Amino acid sequence: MGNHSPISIDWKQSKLVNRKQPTMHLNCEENHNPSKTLSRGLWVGLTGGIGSGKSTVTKLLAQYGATIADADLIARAIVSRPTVLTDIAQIFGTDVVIKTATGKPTLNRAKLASIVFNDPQQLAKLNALTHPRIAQTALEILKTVEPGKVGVYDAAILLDYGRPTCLDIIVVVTAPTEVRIKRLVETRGMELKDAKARIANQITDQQRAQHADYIIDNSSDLTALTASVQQLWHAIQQHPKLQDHSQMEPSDG
Ligand SMILES: CC(C)(COP(=O)(O)OP(=O)(O)OC[C@H]1O[C@@H](n2cnc3c(N)ncnc32)[C@H](O)[C@@H]1O)[C@@H](O)C(=O)NCCC(=O)NCCS
Ligand SMILES: Nc1ncnc2c1ncn2[C@@H]1O[C@H](COP(=O)(O)OP(=O)(O)OP(=O)(O)O)[C@@H](O)[C@H]1O
Repeated sequence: MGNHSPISIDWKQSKLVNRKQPTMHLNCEENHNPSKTLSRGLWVGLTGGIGSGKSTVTKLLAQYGATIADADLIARAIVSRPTVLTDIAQIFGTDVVIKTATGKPTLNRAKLASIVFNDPQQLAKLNALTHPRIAQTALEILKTVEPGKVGVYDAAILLDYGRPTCLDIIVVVTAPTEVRIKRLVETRGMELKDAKARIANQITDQQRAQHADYIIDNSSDLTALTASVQQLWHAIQQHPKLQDHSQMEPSDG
């Protein structure tokens, strides 16, 4: 795990901001009012490409007592809303919405994935529909975190359109592309071409690292990852917002 000083970005030069996209950003008014940011918990953004190990890290951080806002889970809830399903059917065709055995409309996720991850314009349309809603829900969850406690926003594409202003710390989980693909194919049963298509629609580890306060190298095994997360947790405790507060160690099991 490396500890990186914040890097100043020349936004005018950055390719990231030139990618006009709806925002996953948690842009907070209270950031302009320092007394308000002190009266909330410590907000950590956790990101990394698909298959890098974010969910695994998130589970470990939850054991230390962090509150988790998981963008994938939030997105699942959003696309199950009837109004959003109606919008999705209108944009991508009625065959992306199917009926369950009980007759309830539901998203054909594989069908929609095959459309959006093979056509950036279609992906942009899905992002426009989902991302502002994901950001809103994530913010609501983070706002429940008490002062002295840690909230983690886990999102694969957290940094793809620039660094969110709201977050106190950015953690990037990395692993070589071939390792990520192997894990996705072998442990998650993803097809090789689908894993590659998703990676092609995300920024690179190098681009993510530009915004990172901490980098977790997850190229080794789960024992090494667990040790890195322990180090990360202790490093996070040094943040000024937490210095006056004690944090619970993870419970056994
Ligand atoms: C397209 C959908 C239906 C595919 O569902 P599926 O069950 O196959 O994948 P799942 O949602 O579990 O996502 C798995 C991973 O795919 C990658 N991914 C998902 N959405 C995106 C996206 N818009 N851009 C780039 N990568 C993405 C992420 O690494 C994510 O962790 C679904 O991913 C979706 O609704 N995406 C839009 C909402 C979104 O942006 N979610 C990700 C927030 S980080
Ligand atoms: N160090 C590791 N060694 C072996 N397998 C691992 C390791 N880290 C994670 N995995 C496995 O690799 C797969 C991908 O990990 P994980 O689900 O945590 O990735 P992710 O970054 O959350 O992916 P996504 O972007 O899809 O949410 C999982 O099956 C996980 O159990």
